[in-house]
Amino acid sequence: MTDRIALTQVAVTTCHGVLKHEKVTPQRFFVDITIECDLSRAGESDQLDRTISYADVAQDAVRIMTQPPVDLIETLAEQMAAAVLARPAAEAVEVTVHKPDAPAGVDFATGGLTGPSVSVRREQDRQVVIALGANLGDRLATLQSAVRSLERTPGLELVAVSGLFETTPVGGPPQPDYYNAVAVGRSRLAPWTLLERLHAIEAGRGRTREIRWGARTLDLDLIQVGDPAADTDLVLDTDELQLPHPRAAQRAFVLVPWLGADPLAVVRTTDGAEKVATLVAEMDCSDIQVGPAWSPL
Ligand SMILES: Nc1ncnc2c1ncn2[C@@H]1O[C@H](COP(=O)(O)OP(=O)(O)OP(=O)(O)O)[C@@H](O)[C@H]1O
Ligand SMILES: Nc1nc2c(c(=O)[nH]1)N=C(CO)CN2
Repeated sequence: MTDRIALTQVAVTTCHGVLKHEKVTPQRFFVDITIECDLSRAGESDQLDRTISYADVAQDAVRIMTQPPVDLIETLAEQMAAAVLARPAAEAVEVTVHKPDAPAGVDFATGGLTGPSVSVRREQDRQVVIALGANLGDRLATLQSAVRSLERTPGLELVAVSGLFETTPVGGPPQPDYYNAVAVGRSRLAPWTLLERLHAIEAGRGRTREIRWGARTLDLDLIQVGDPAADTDLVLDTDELQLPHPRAAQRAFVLVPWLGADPLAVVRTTDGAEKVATLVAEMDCSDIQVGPAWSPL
């Protein structure tokens, strides 16, 4: 991603350092933060919630810089990088902490920002869970080519894909049975960017939307982004994207394949984080049959 938001030389006078006197004597620090994220949606819509507010990032930086003294500027840089990557839109971040007046037993040139600094670059790396479904056309061929398209998506790496399951349609008008599967991967992409990629793959397989829960050549749903077991999953509620997928935890056609792809999977429900294995053990799975063998990866 080449779009960037940059904050240059956020100035904070505070106490950090290995030496005893640095912990009680304030000195100057300067912080540079460069965030890689897709700015096209913000540029097109002029809406702040489509980007990352530089003011929020600057406030986070000052809060972290003014915490009780730590020894290392590396610690501060790492914490600021983590705070940026906790924001859904951030794909990667570079943080530099300058300590121009550091006591190093030497003189640094005057003028400009001289003296020691550390820089760290960290990339977003969230777990993503994608549900696949098809009940029109050549279901197996469509799902196979959809997995290939997911594999070729820059910024998304598939880790496991479940077996195929043949499932009875849930909701909607009478329609043919589905093949369902679930792919588990890792991604640096913002969730909205991922959803756009899924919609593009669906469109490429002739997906149309006329009737709610109607038959479809291909359905790709974003089930979860991040890990509820570590409380790092994204919880979003907008018209275009809700996370976790609001109906996933009640759907055997999602949970059974998901468990196949990741036996330790955890899903966020209204009652908190739950093991998918526990939910599957408690639900009626009689409409879910093992489908034909495939090796999608
Ligand atoms: N987590 C999500 N994954 C996929 N689409 C979502 C999600 N949250 C919201 N949406 C929105 O839902 C809209 C309808 O999606 P879609 O046509 O795939 O629904 P569906 O698969 O028929 O039903 P369901 O949402 O119950 O699975 C999409 O245009 C999309 O913007
Ligand atoms: N068996 C089955 N039923 C469904 C499915 C699906 O993928 N499989 N998808 C739906 C909307 O996403 C609605 N109902």
